[in-house]
Amino acid sequence: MSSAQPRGPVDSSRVPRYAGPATFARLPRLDEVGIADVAVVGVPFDSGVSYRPGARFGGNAIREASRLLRPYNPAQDASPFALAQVADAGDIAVNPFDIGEAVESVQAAAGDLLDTGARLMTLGGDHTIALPLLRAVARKHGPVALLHFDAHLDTWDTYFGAAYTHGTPFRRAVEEGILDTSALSHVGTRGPLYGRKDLDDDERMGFGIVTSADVMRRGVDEVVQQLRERIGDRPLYVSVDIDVLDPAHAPGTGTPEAGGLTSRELLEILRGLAGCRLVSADVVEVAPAYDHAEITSVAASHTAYELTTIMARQIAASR
Ligand SMILES: N=C(N)NCCCC(=O)O
Ligand SMILES: [Zn+2]
Ligand SMILES: [Zn+2]
Repeated sequence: MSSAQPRGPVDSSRVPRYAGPATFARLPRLDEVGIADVAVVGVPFDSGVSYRPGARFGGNAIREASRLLRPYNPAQDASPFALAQVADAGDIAVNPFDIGEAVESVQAAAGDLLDTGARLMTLGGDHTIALPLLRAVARKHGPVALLHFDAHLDTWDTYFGAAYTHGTPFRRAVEEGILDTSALSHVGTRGPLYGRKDLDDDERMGFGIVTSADVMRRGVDEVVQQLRERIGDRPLYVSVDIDVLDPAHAPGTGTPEAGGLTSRELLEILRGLAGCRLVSADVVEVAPAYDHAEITSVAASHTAYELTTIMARQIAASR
């Protein structure tokens, strides 16, 4: 844990927020503060996608869109960057031509950051990276509860015989024993599957599902209550595939599916997780080439902001 005073973002009343290179929320770089409570880290990797490529540019698009974030979060009544040292750790640069090597590199680099005592707020990249991130987190905390926001299950087995893809990270994670199978939830799933077996396999792995339609019918508060009961006080990892949002709210993604959550619903569900033991999180699958007016990267930046706020509040409360 950092002992230094949190540095916080550049003051946008003194330096226009559009000036200078973008770090997440205009926060300091990790090398400027030495050690952080929350390390925001990019993973420019999209060699695991099954459809449109381009999520390798997602992290930097989120950083650009995050210039407009302000230091006080009224929805959680907290100034996250004053409560904890949050810093931008830059990118984990991985091999785009060798998925296996990339997965190993992400695990190693994430492990190094976690070893400093930081929690990770990862900006993806495609969903393949959730596997090495979970491996690194489980090495520290043991099997973790998983809350997975996505249009897709991502518990498929292989694509073209490949085990490490953006459609398969959570099956691999269950196989490896790095998830607490009593607390696994998908939120926002929808759209066509390959067959009924996809759901049967998923259920057998231990996942509970709150579909996109469930969120609409049952409402955010009831969904939050159900999720919180399932999570309890377990260490929690939250993985947000931005395609959980409707393509109207997140057009800039690789495998869009109609009928998704609104950004308001997603942000409200996340806020409802305040107080959960959030040990690390990711936001993945932002593909800026398909975006318009930064709709997707703005939504992703706010998603990371809410998650970071939860972590910062918890760090401050445990001091
Ligand atoms: N993780 C994401 N975004 N998509 C998985 C889709 C896998 C498929 O093409 O069936
Ligand atoms: Zn998805
Ligand atoms: Zn996904």
